[in-house]
Amino acid sequence: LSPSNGTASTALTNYLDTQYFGEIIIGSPAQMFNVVFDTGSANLWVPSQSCSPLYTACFTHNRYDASKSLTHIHNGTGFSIQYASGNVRGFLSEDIVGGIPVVQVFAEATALPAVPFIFAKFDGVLGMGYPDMAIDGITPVFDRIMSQDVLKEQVFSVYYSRDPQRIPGGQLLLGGTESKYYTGTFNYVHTKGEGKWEVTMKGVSVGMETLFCTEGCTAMIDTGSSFITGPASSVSVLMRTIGAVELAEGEYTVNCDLVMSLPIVAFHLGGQAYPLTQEDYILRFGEDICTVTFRALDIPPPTGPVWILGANFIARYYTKFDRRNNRIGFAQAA
Ligand SMILES: CC(C)(C)OC(=O)N[C@@H]1CNC[C@H](C(=O)N(Cc2cccc(Cl)c2Cl)C2CC2)C1
Repeated sequence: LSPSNGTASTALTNYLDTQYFGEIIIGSPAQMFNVVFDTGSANLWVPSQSCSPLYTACFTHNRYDASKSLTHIHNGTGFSIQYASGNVRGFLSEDIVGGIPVVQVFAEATALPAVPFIFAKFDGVLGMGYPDMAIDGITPVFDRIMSQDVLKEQVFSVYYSRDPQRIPGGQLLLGGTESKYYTGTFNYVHTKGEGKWEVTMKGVSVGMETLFCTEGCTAMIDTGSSFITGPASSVSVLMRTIGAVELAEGEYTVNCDLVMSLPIVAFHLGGQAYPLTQEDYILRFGEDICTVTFRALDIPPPTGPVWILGANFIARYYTKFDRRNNRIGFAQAA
């Protein structure tokens, strides 16, 4: 994360097209962590050395050891982040983060729910959301970097590869866009102006018909989510339309032989349609398991109802998050 010509690039690892994460360092001497750069949240947290090893998810991940960092500053304020599946609890600390000498307030997690974090190949989360979303009113990492005036543009761009074998599995670029990761031009959509990476979506179409969100709805562009989620009422109809069957709670599969005949599903944002083909929304696990990467998820008000466009959308559309103009740009990913 050290800017050179006004931009700073971080290579990302692609784990099974469902987890994209990059390395950051915290403290002196450097302690390395793999983090998801998550536009759906705005805090930085990593597992703590003082997390009891009884928490399997702590035991199996890198842990920050304050006692080993010369630049550690004690804070101790409580911290808790409520995920859908459980909350991460801990306390705040301060230390140098990334190659940039930026002192950052972050959370050391001392309680990490096994579900979902035992499935995580990454250690923690670096929120790339707006300050309004930050728990405990902590200034997010990207805001601290912007206030240093080292970036050419007050934007960051995200490339997620669609092939787990491809190196790098993705890229986070602070300060600009990487021309080799997209083709054509950017189409922009303004954020809803509530301090979130959210836009107004104008419809969701299957084949030629706009079936959902016909009166307009909200879509969150979330680099930290693996899939695309929508209100259960809409997703269940969408699944029936494409002939998918519900396997587990909110999870759907299709017969792999039918994949080629599946319709295009398009998301209408800012007057532009963003189609996904079956290649973009089917994950093949082995020969005969084809899971659909749309999930039913009802998020209660005031946050919801909301569609979440996650990694498999971003893998198809190179995304530029523009804080200067409060807009999101999409281009065809290379
Ligand atoms: C309201 C607030 C708490 C800020 O909401 C959020 O933080 N909302 C976050 C929005 N982005 C996705 C985050 C999430 O679901 N995970 C878990 C996860 C995702 C994919 C794969 C795995 Cl293995 C895991 Cl563990 C964090 C890792 C990013 C929640």
